[in-house]
Amino acid sequence: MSQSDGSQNTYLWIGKLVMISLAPPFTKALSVMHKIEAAGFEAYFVGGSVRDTLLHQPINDVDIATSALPEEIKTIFPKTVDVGIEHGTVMVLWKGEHYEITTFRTESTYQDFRRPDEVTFVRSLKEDLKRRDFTVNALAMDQKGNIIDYFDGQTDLANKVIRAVGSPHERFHEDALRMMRAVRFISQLGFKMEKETIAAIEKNHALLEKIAVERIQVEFLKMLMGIGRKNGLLIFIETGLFKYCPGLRNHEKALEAFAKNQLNLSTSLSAWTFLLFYLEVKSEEVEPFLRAWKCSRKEIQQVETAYRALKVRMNRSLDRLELYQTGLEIALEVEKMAESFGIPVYPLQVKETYESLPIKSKKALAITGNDLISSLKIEPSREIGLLLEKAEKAVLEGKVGNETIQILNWLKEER
Ligand SMILES: Nc1ccn([C@@H]2O[C@H](COP(=O)(O)OP(=O)(O)OP(=O)(O)O)[C@@H](O)[C@H]2O)c(=O)n1
Ligand SMILES: [Mg+2]
Repeated sequence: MSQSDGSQNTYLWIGKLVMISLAPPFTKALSVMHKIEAAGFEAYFVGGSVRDTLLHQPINDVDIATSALPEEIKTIFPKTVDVGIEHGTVMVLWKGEHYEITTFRTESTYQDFRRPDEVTFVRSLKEDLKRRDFTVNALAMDQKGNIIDYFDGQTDLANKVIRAVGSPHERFHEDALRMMRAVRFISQLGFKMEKETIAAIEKNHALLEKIAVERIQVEFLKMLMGIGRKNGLLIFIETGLFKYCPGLRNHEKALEAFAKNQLNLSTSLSAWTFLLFYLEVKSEEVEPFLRAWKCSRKEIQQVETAYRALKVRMNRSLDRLELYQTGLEIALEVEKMAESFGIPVYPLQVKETYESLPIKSKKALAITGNDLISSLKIEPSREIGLLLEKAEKAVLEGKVGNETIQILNWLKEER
């Protein structure tokens, strides 16, 4: 009997038959699956959605793997987009939803540890699952909810173990990012890592250098924000992966301290801010540090603001001007961060104080540079900016009301 002919017997042959009820993201995708099967091909749910369903965790998107070639998928569905056709992925637009459908494939040779030189499409599900990263990610589910498990992924799920499929060394050589994914899953799922998988990371950690920082960042943040952060970070340190991440190489001790403290890291903003705090990054080094991690300008600004505020908040509450400069959203986030250090926090008071501020942004100030030029007869110069700042501060401190005439008179007296 073939292992890939999609018949019920295939599953019985493996000896694993588990029935579960399908969640809405799956049931919605069923008609896509039916259509592929009606055309004579196999189709399965694969990857994270199957893993998370078995863990009773919510799922977002479903990935579908099929024995049909990309060109065949395109003849089955009227609307498709070639999102990654060279890797076998076609996006199908169907009944108002979109689905990524990937042809079963093996990846034969890898020269650069990042992506296959050559993708070989195969007709066998088992061949496809064999080249996936971890046993818990190498599960497939058919449209009836039967689980297909060739690599004992369900046992590892039950024992909470991350284990590479087959040879970890080979899996990490195929894609070195998988080493980061391993520590990310440890943290995200609260799992342990199997010994040989750890040993292979220790041996191959330097391959991470070949991977784009953007991709590493995604896994790194998920690791920092997971429920098993301590364990994930400790393995990230012990295996030496940290040395190949921007700005972390000489900070083993600080990272350990960061791992061991119970912190409330629910957002990427708090993750970055705590990291900077533990590494004791100097204010002027924050920007280059985050730039090396490929954070966006906006993110960098927000983290700089939060970091500045947290350093103040460790000693005292923010004053009105600092609260204004920080903004309510970040100030409340900083309260949560401070709470992680056992500092008494007052989020309601922060909210009330913020709401009582006469202005919330520069735009709300009742004078502009042009007012200064026309009323105070000042030439356009640096002085304008300085006067506006002075006025802004005075309004916030209640020294003057936020009214054009009042501010102008006050500035005239002050000059
Ligand atoms: N470097 C990688 C990335 C992905 N995969 C396989 O592709 C699936 C889907 O990948 P992805 O969506 O990146 O990860 P998920 O496991 O689905 O995790 P998440 O819930 O974060 O999406 C994985 O489960 C795994 O089978 C892999 O083998 N190697
Ligand atoms: Mg996924």
